Amino acid sequence: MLAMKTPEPMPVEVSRDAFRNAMSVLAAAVNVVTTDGPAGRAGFTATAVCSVSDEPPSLLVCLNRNASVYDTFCANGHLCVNTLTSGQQALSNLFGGKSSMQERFATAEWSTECTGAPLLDDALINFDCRITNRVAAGSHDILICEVVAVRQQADGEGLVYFQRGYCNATSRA
Ligand SMILES: NC(=O)C1=CN([C@@H]2O[C@H](COP(=O)(O)OP(=O)(O)OC[C@H]3O[C@@H](n4cnc5c(N)ncnc54)[C@H](O)[C@@H]3O)[C@@H](O)[C@H]2O)C=CC1
Ligand SMILES: Cc1cc2nc3c(=O)[nH]c(=O)nc-3n(C[C@H](O)[C@H](O)[C@H](O)COP(=O)(O)O)c2cc1C
Repeated sequence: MLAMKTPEPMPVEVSRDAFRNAMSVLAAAVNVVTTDGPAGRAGFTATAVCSVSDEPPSLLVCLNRNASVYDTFCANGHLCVNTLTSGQQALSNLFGGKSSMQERFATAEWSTECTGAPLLDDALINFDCRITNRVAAGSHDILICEVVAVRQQADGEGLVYFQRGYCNATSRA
């Protein structure tokens, strides 16, 4: 009779650094996510954005609960995902840094559509959204967002974050 071999124990923990190093090679589009309303205007840079469903059209944004903008997004209840072009690295650094909201918004042109969230002029695309659900997951909240308007303006190269730096996404020839 064959003896059953005891399986090797599975590794139980991946360190924060190991996880971040691994995540650094998942290339991602760069977005500036904005809101405005009774709680005020706010925005931050986000790569943790992805499509959820097309009926209803919806996407998700992962927002750190310790971010300075967290309360403002929750209170306003709507947001715009502004996907950046290759020429907008400086804006990504500004909205991903520690500057005031006034400084973040001062260097670009904005308009509004349905929700009142600021749409970045010259973005690759703008998704104007209502936040329909919030799910806590570790340090972040997953914001489930129904897309109520889409505005496509620029026909340029996309901005991609990869290995802790920026590269350009060009259209196929
Ligand atoms: N999802 C997030 O909250 C992200 C936060 N960041 C923040 O931007 C700064 C610079 O980031 P990097 O230059 O890429 O170097 P890094 O070593 O801090 O991050 C490498 C990768 O790990 C992931 N990551 C980083 N922080 C995370 C977090 N708190 N929760 C979940 N995933 C996270 C992202 O995919 C990131 O590209 C850091 O302060 C980082 O926390 C950057 C990317 C995503
Ligand atoms: C390239 C890049 C991507 C980021 N992606 C996210 C993200 O998906 N979710 C998030 O909560 N923070 C993300 N951040 C961090 C926020 O942009 C950052 O916490 C915020 O703008 C500055 O923090 P503060 O407003 O709390 O001072 C990212 C930062 C960078 C530079």
